[in-house]
Amino acid sequence: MSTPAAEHGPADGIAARARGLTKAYGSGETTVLALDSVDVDIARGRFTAVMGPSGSGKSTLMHCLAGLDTVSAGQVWLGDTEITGLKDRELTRLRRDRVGFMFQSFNLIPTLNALENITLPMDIAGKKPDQEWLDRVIDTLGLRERLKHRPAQLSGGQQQRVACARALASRPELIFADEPTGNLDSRAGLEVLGFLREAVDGLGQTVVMVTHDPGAAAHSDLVLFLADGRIVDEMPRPTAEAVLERMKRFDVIRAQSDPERD
Ligand SMILES: Nc1ncnc2c1ncn2[C@@H]1O[C@H](COP(=O)(O)OP(=O)(O)OP(=O)(O)O)[C@@H](O)[C@H]1O
Repeated sequence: MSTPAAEHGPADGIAARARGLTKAYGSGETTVLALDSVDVDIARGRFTAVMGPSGSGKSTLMHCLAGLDTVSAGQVWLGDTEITGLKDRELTRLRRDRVGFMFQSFNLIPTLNALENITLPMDIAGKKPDQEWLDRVIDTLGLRERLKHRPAQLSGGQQQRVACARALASRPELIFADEPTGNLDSRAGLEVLGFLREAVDGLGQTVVMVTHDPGAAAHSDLVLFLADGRIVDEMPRPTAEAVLERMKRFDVIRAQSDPERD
């Protein structure tokens, strides 16, 4: 006999799952359907990239999967916890304990040094870091010599590495990265992508990354393509060239549906 969790919840190896995930903004005539009944499984221990034209719903999908935003309809699970329907307080705790975030702006606290920034979320939660894990993260990211530096004393790439370490420090079940290379030059961007890759391959973490950059997506195991709030395609073992070709097809469809557009 199958349990309700087995029927509806995620199977082993699934870090997050959505079924019929729908998100509408606004109401009446001004309603925007940002996500239109999305079904998705995020594989545990893999690096998943989310791509699609501007406005296709990438950030909304990430926010709904991470419990940062409410859904209009459908269900979302993190591991085997259904997060849709959780109260704000429970969601906050779940995010704090089980999810790591990396944003385009690093969101580091200028008055704290690198180590203090890395452990801040755990300090706030009153949790002691697992020192062995923290050491591994710091060494993997090459931050050992920079721990006493404040953000202003670090390069953009180093700051993003600190943000990456902060996301990894509590060994979250899932890391969400929203354009983590968006503000970096290509060399620093490549470095951060290498570290995210290493977080998956070397440390067994699960990463979901929203990006506009086919080169960045090529570091992932699987690219999900969104268009008009739906997952319309996916590409395992992507290359930058193949992703670029796929993205061009969106531009062609757009140009055909809106010939006036530049
Ligand atoms: N808070 C909001 N209020 C109203 N509409 C919103 C809001 N957030 C997003 N939208 C709309 O929802 C749709 C999806 O937005 P979303 O930010 O998820 O797209 P995206 O693919 O991440 O875009 P981009 O690549 O430009 O960042 C867009 O049409 C957007 O205008």
